[in-house]
Amino acid sequence: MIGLGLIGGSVLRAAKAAGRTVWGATASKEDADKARAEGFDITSVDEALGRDPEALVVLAVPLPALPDLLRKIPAGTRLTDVTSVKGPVHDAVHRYAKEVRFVGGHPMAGTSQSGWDAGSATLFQNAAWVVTPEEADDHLNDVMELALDLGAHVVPTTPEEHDEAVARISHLPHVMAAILAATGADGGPLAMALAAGSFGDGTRVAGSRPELVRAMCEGNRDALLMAVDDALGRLGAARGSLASTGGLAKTIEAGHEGRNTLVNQPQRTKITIDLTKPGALAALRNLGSRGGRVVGLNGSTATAETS
Ligand SMILES: O=C(O)C(=O)C[C@]1(C(=O)O)C=C[C@@H](O)C=C1
Repeated sequence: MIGLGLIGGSVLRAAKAAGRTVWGATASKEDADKARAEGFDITSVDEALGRDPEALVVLAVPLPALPDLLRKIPAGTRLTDVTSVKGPVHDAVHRYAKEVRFVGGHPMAGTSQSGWDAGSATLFQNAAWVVTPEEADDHLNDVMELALDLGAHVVPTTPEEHDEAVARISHLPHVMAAILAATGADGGPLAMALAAGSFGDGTRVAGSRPELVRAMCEGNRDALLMAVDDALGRLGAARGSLASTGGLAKTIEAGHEGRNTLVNQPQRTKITIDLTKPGALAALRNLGSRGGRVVGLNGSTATAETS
């Protein structure tokens, strides 16, 4: 495990709790000391990377730190990551660490806290864990098994589809939360004294560490621009109808429908996917694109739920 912040620290704790042999490294001396004090085996980055050529290496560092780290990864290493954007990570791996075996990963879990202290062994329970495989092979199976062991279900897709989806459901919400929090705070002390559930829920993630949110959103610039344009169109339409007719029916009803789509997810049907078959990669990506997920792995047979 390289990087012991909220996500890295949670992967390390959860993997240990699942009975795996784990060790970690971090550039933060403070996080390293805390992890050691809790009994974890923490080494330098070079030692962690060199200890076992067969180990699955998980990178949990912010996007801007990846190029320098990738240059150090030995050829043949079995690698995954937990970064919240996938296209730029795949590009960086192809550029700086051509000889590694890589499956991109992204657990859809977090809190507005950061650092080792914020991590938890249960963070990934029932979470979606995206994988962006380029082949269906034993390395993909190992990465999926890690996610399943940690309590998550696996959503396979492509880097492009992942980045477009998370721009809408993660990165845009962070931008909106920032705008909402700043707009509310500009209302002055009375507005802050009256702020209740809607303001609190809508601005929760604005409490996250700004540099981490910036790295996440700016790392997905192109897809986020499209999502921002979509939201601006809706905000413009809401403003227009409020100004001209005083009504907000379309905006509110579309929002209500969107929320219902999240809450009332369709019934899922169980299927199996033989991961040794030639079309396995396409079958997995197709599953994820349609909102399905892998929920179990037995040898090279994946149990999946389609929606
Ligand atoms: O719950 C939160 O606090 C989060 O911000 C988690 C959240 C998100 O839902 O946007 C943020 C980034 C991660 O990459 C995945 C999930």
